[in-house]
Amino acid sequence: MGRGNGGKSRTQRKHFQESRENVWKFKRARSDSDPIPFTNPYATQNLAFDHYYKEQGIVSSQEWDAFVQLLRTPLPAAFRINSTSRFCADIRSQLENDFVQSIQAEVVDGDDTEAIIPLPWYPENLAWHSNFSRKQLRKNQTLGRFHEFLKLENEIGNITRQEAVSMIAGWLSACTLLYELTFREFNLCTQMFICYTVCAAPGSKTFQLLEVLHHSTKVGYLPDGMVIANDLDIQRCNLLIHQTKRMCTANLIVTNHEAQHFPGCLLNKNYDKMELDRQAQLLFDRVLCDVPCSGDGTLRKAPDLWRKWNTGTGNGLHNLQVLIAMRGASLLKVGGRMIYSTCSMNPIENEAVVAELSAVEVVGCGYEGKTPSVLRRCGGSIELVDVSSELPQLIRRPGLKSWKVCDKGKWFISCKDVPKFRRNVVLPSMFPNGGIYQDDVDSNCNINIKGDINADVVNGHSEDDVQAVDNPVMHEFAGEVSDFPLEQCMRFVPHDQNTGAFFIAVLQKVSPLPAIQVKPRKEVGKQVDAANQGNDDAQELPVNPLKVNSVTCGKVDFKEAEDPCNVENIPKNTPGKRKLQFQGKWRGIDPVVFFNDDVVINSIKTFYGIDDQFSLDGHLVTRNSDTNHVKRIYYISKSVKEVLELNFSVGQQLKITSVGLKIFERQTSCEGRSAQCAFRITSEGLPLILPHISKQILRASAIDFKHLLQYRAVKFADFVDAKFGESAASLMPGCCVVVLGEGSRAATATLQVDESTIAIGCWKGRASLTVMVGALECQELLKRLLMRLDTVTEKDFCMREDQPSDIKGDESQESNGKNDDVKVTEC
Ligand SMILES: C[S@+](CC[C@H](N)C(=O)[O-])C[C@H]1O[C@@H](n2cnc3c(N)ncnc32)[C@H](O)[C@@H]1O
Repeated sequence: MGRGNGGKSRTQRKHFQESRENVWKFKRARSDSDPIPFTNPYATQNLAFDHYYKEQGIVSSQEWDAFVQLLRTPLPAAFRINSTSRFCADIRSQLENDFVQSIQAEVVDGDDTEAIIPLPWYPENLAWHSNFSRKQLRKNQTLGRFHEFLKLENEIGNITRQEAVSMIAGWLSACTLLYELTFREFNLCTQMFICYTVCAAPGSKTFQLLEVLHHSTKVGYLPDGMVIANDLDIQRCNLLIHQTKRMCTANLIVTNHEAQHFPGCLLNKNYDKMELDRQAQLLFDRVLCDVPCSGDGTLRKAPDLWRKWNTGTGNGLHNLQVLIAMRGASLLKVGGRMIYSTCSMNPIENEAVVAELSAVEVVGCGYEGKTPSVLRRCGGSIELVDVSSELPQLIRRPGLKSWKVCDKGKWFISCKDVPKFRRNVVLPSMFPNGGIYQDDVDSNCNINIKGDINADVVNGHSEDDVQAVDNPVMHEFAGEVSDFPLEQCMRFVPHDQNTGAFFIAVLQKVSPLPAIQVKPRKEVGKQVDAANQGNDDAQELPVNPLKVNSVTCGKVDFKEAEDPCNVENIPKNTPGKRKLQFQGKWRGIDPVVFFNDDVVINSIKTFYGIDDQFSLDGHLVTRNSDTNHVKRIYYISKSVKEVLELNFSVGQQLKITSVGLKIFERQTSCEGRSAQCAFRITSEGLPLILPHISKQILRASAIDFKHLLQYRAVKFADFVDAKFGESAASLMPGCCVVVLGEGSRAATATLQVDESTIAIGCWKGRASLTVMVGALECQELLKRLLMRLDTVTEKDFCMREDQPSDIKGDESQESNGKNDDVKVTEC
């Protein structure tokens, strides 16, 4: 869904770049003498819009007023609780038992409207909808506490603000993608699914997918499946990385490709597959194709779209959408499922794309006596899945079977009506029954696919300079009717359940795609070799011009990066801040290198007492091959490891901007140098590794744990439980883990870790313990701890409420108050 900037046209790029934030803020004239009159820049009226959608019949004429009326009102705020958060249950209970009643009583006293409610179709009361817009939440004082709660929990990562319809797509995707159409609850996923989210940034649906993937996994273990999330825009990839970082997942690869040219990572047929006990091509079990779109389903959130709306935007995106969906279908395994979705209401971007993708059509082209059999793109290999009986509480409408195409104010009901000079723009695939233009069929009956994404409808013209010209065609003829079961697509309209608008189709690949020769008119991208852009089912493509690296991944001879980091190495707009990485395969992106330095790995293993169940072998990667300068080490799941190995074998076709979970980070202080192990465990990595370590662990009583969070650094002598202080003093200097437990009395018992375990990374210095968790996280932990431990007497907490006399922390250490990246300062 959403607005893309990959479609090349200026209009598309412009739309994409424009911010969607604060769009309900009206601008004032600059001064009294300002010649520009005060106008409402977001007039929620557009005649072309009204005319177009009335004609397309997306809602009945009786409903029209209610439909547009709601489109003109701001979208209510909605959010989701992150089900993998350790405080998930606490937050849900706070909402159910505190906010629901208090807000109802204070704000909507006497009114029947429910102020905040869980979305009935989302499982386990994890998704919520408020009847207030974000602006109301910000401005209304009574709602202040609730707004603060949302802000803090969102920042910490316990909740995600997300539009309800986007959640529908995410949840449907998660259900249909990960589970065998089990919609009612989170379920154990036993299979190893490889999912691909095609245009994934900012990542809310990818987050949902990962959430479901991780949901049933025991603490300290990883799910079998994995997700590859791709986006064309590198800055938006950053957003996605930031968003998904909160999942602490080792099962994600973020890539940066044009989705229509996503590499297939097909091994050269000369590659000795017998030696490989793994896949020879990157194919996916599930694909989420949430394509760039005109986004008019988000009008309630982005009212500036009213002013800009025109028919050309949707028409101009259609071909890109088909190409992206086709590439997704081609990378899908037979038996696999794909979701096609947009946040547009336009049938040209929705049903037309689905029909082009899936309908089998035998077209008698009728031109010059030739009647070639032309299959629409996938020749019946892709089928629509009927999910109409699923999620019954979710109100949806069937997809349209009939629509027309409007170009520059002229309506067409069939491609046969399109004049020659508009055929580069109005494509046959836009019509319900598709078709071909005679000049697209060469003498061998091959089809040349028309319609560059630079088509002139979006070439800088404002299409709806055209003000709904009354065109006789549209009244005289009904549109074509597709005989393909497009009613199985799902449309979500605002006035059904007070949301934005959305479109979703669930598709299944039932057989390999046919080897149709399609020749794009123009070469649209040069990122990946031609062999990798084709139909990956049709044949094993013989030539892979990218050099196949004969060495194993761990020994690839890369020149090293300057400053290795998954995220930070993405080129930024701050030249000079850090040197760009040019040595890897992908300019500006650091190479991914398997970390195999036995000396370092053994020192880590020994220092923390990591058990053999937690395999480090082949599961560690860095973005720097010079092991002396590696700063961060990332943990990858088995599934991610296999994809990386394949990627190495095919000469690194994947442009990877982020992979795995940051688990260890080099400590750069003088204290760090004196420590036996140069690497500390990161906050993100702690939940995964905690059940597998047996050394450098302390268990603190509630009061000492609370003091650590409060003061951030506590001298050994100042702990309430003297034995705990002694245990801390006896640890090896360096990183350690403090688990909220029963104090030193339980220190010798085996550590039992589950979802409710609360632990933090600390630094054991010469005289004190220092917390290595950001200030915000400490604050949240403290709050949750107090709420959870309300059985602990108040006296316990009051005992040493004052800061101990001389707490300063170790001389060489300080927290910068920022998340886990708290550094021990350099001497
Ligand atoms: C807003 S939507 C995606 C929303 C996303 N699925 C989510 O749930 O958060 C469109 C995204 O498509 C990306 N995009 C546009 N053209 C693309 C292309 N040709 N290939 C890959 N991504 C593209 C844009 O950068 C944008 O992030």
